[in-house]
Amino acid sequence: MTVNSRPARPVMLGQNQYGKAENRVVKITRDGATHHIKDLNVSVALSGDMEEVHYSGSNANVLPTDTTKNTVYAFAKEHGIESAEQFGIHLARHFVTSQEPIRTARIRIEEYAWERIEASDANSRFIGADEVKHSFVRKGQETRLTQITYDGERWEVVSGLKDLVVMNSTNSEFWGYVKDKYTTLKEAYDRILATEVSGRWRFNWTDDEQRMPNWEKSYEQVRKHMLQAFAETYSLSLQQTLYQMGARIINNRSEIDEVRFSLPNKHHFLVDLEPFGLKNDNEVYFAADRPYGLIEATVLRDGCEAKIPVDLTNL
Ligand SMILES: O=c1[nH]c(=O)c2[nH]c(=O)[nH]c2[nH]1
Repeated sequence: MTVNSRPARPVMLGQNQYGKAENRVVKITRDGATHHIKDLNVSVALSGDMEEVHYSGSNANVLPTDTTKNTVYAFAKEHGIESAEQFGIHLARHFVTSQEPIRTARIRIEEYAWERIEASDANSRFIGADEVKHSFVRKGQETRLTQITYDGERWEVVSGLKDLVVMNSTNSEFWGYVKDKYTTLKEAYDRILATEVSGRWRFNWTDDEQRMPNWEKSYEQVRKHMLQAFAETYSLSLQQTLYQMGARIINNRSEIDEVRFSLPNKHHFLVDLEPFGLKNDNEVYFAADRPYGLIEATVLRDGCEAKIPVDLTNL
């Protein structure tokens, strides 16, 4: 087989990366009869000296994507999965430090949470616990996310979540907005505020020498502050609520410098019941799935630079 030479015409290779995407890895840790589950979807993207494989087909610098998949599974055994962030850091460090041509590793991880199934009263007496130690139900709420990027010197860890649906059934208004000849929206003084939170937060941990955050605790705390801000803000707009959610995180979590949210306004429209001779006293709503207002913003610690991409679907 002939190996193609670099094209004579000035056609240049641009950004490139490769690796195995969506490696589903489930790790069971057995602590006697009590089992623990980590359920991840890990995507590896490597970049570096990869011109030749594109120009001539020489694979001399290419660690196969199949090997990157195997590494994910082997690392689950060798290092365990303490947190998605910790696992991603191990992988990124390994690829960059073990392969000379690989300069940057980006590891993206989705984590699916499981919770223990409650034991029946009879079984609970028998096993001496309220929960079955090896039986789980998938938590139907959010998917936890992280992205680790390492270039051999500096780390960037951006974590977050998606698909977390929340609702306030009161304490939300929307009025005083611009009205032009196309405006039909009625001002609302007591409306439902609902959204499906997609959020990302960037840690200020950037190098090995600095103390690493406790990733599991950080996630739980960020989630708690974010939800409390959503619940406790008397909202005059979803924009105001978003800012409060971000500010609450920045003010309470010193390990985080930047937060970005993408919040679809899940509109709930009061149904006109008058044709049926009924009064709708803010009780019956039509939950519209589209179109939806889409409110997106970054909240930053003062003096910090925004680095999370504007479009969260790109992260
Ligand atoms: O919280 C809101 N922000 C808006 O910008 C907006 N626009 C709109 O029609 N409804 C809403 N609600």
